[in-house]
Amino acid sequence: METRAELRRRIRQQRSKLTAAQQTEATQQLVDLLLPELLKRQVQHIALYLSNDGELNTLPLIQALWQHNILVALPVLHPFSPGHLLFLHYHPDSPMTTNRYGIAEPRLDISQLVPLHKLDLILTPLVAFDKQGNRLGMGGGFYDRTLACSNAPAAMGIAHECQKVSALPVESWDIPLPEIATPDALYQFSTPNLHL
Ligand SMILES: Nc1nc2c(c(=O)[nH]1)N(C=O)[C@@H](CNc1ccc(C(=O)N[C@@H](CCC(=O)O)C(=O)O)cc1)CN2
Ligand SMILES: Nc1ncnc2c1ncn2[C@@H]1O[C@H](COP(=O)(O)OP(=O)(O)OP(=O)(O)O)[C@@H](O)[C@H]1O
Repeated sequence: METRAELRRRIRQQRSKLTAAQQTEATQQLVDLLLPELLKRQVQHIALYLSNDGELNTLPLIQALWQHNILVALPVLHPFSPGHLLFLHYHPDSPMTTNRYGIAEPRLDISQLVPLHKLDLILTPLVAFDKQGNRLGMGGGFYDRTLACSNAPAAMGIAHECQKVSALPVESWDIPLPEIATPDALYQFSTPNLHL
């Protein structure tokens, strides 16, 4: 069985081989699939992320959400609580900075903070997922810590089809995702996310 580190390396490498044309098509398909679903659910406040490292491009989805007056929040690395995220309101004029992983994030401004309980849904990045909704991320534990909070909203992963594997090694702190959207499908898993 591959270790988590080996799986991360293999899937990230596979994802990085997608061509620009494949990335563009996947991005458009994701918007076509996910936007109507989010509108149907009447989400008003949603956490997304800015793509990095070959992740499916989320910008067109963000722009479509803005057009529907849906509030978008982005993760910001917590300034003094390692491993934790804050979510800040993101709008077209948000002052941005680059975090220590080279990912753009809104400049810390507490007036822009969106507390977890105000979010209707958190769309999460991931490196790999399996047929039960288990999620393997970049290894910082950021989203596991966020989703472990008692007031965390529902979560949905976003991934390319090439990030799907049959089974992931799972650790005690891993929080499975009830849903994962790819350009091809909205997977729904029966695994209850009970926060026990
Ligand atoms: N687009 C995006 N934003 C995100 C995440 C993500 O997975 N994707 N995160 C999800 O949690 C958080 C950032 N977590 C990350 C954890 C590790 C690395 C990373 O690149 N690690 C490098 C080496 C790190 C370094 O240079 O210090 C590596 O593994 O190669 C990146 C992001 C918050 N924002
Ligand atoms: N709820 C939690 N409380 C405390 N530590 C946690 C929690 N969740 C994860 N961790 C710690 O975070 C570290 C990284 O976890 P893991 O490898 O599962 O991250 P990941 O899901 O791949 O990353 P990310 O969520 O940032 O994409 C582990 O060492 C784990 O002990």
